[in-house]
Amino acid sequence: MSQVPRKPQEEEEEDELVGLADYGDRAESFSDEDPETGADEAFLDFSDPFSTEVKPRILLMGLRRSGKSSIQKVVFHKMSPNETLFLESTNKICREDVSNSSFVNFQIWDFPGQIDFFDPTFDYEMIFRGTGALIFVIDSQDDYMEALARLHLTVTRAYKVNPDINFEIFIHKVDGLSDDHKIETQRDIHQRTNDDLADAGLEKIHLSFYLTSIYDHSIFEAFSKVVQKLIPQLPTLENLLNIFISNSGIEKAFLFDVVSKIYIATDSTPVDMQTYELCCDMIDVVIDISCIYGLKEDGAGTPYDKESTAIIKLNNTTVLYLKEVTKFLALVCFVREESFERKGLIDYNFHCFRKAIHEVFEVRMKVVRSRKHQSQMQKNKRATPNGTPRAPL
Ligand SMILES: Nc1nc2c(ncn2[C@@H]2O[C@H](COP(=O)(O)OP(=O)(O)OP(=O)(O)O)[C@@H](O)[C@H]2O)c(=O)[nH]1
Repeated sequence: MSQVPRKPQEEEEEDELVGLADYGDRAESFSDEDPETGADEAFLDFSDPFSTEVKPRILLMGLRRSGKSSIQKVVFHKMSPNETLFLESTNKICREDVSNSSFVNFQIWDFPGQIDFFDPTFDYEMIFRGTGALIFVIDSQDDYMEALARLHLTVTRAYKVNPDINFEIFIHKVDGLSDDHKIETQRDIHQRTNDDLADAGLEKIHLSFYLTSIYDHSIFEAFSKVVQKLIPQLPTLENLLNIFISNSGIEKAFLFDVVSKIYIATDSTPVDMQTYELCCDMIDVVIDISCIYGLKEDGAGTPYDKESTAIIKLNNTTVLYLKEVTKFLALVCFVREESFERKGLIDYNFHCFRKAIHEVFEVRMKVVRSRKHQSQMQKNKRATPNGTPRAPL
């Protein structure tokens, strides 16, 4: 079987991305920055028009104790849901850079529930301007009237500043509700929020609703959908997956970000929750086994690398097949046993698919680099020889 040749670009790519070596809780909190603006110019240059495109910002907002920090910890820090019971209330904006894969490359801002977001000293315009998605978390086990009022205020203000924000409403903690109650709650919240927007003449604002809980995979699924909307290459990735599965006799394929278990793309066949859960479990098994038996005696190496691959045969004539795509992405496929007999074909098609994904990534990196270069040139032009900015003409 032919191997994909290792291109010099791949080495560059590995230099630029954050390593997986620190597999557990490795995200940084930027809570020691200016709590009023959250600005950290060295980290994210708001005067650079391309910086937000490179790192779209996701805001996590909602009332106190609605579950914002828990969501962030469970999805991005592998915290077990029960441990979130001991989380302390957030009293500063916590900013986290999630750049664990080339495609999932964004920031999450966790807002403390008690901050008066509409305090005149609070520069919300600056914050909304660079935001890709605003996740508003509503505690479904509590009386949600106050949350809905706050949601309306937040959405209308944010929309005025930046009409391109995706508004994502997490109806959260639904593990405590019966199936009927879940549907009724979603219908009621949907109706009330849209009525409020219509009363304000803002019916054109689109809100997306998700039923979520940290106690099952619903929070990962919802986050996957939020993130996918922020990936400009999504249609290309979906196309590649469609071509790959139809030529290989595969039932379903997901492209996963291994660390967060967010799927960044899938083919166009419908996603069912059980399939997604099985894929997540498979990633956990592979990484756990690899951590225990795959690392060197001195702990050197990473639990996920170019050689990472796994085949799990289920008792329902289905095979789960996992393969490494990039340092941070894995392909997980569902294949019928009879189709898996043509594994050579699947592997050959996989090599072509993997190569195409690397090319997509390469194009993106070139665009990002040339834009950074351009904006740097513009800044240099504007600066006087001793480095101070020129006065406006
Ligand atoms: N049943 C249930 N409880 C949850 C869920 N998510 C979070 N919780 C609980 O909700 C409580 C509050 O969670 P936090 O994450 O601290 O809430 P927060 O919105 O960050 O709160 P502030 O920092 O005060 O703004 C914790 O006890 C969590 O264990 C969920 O999906 N289901």
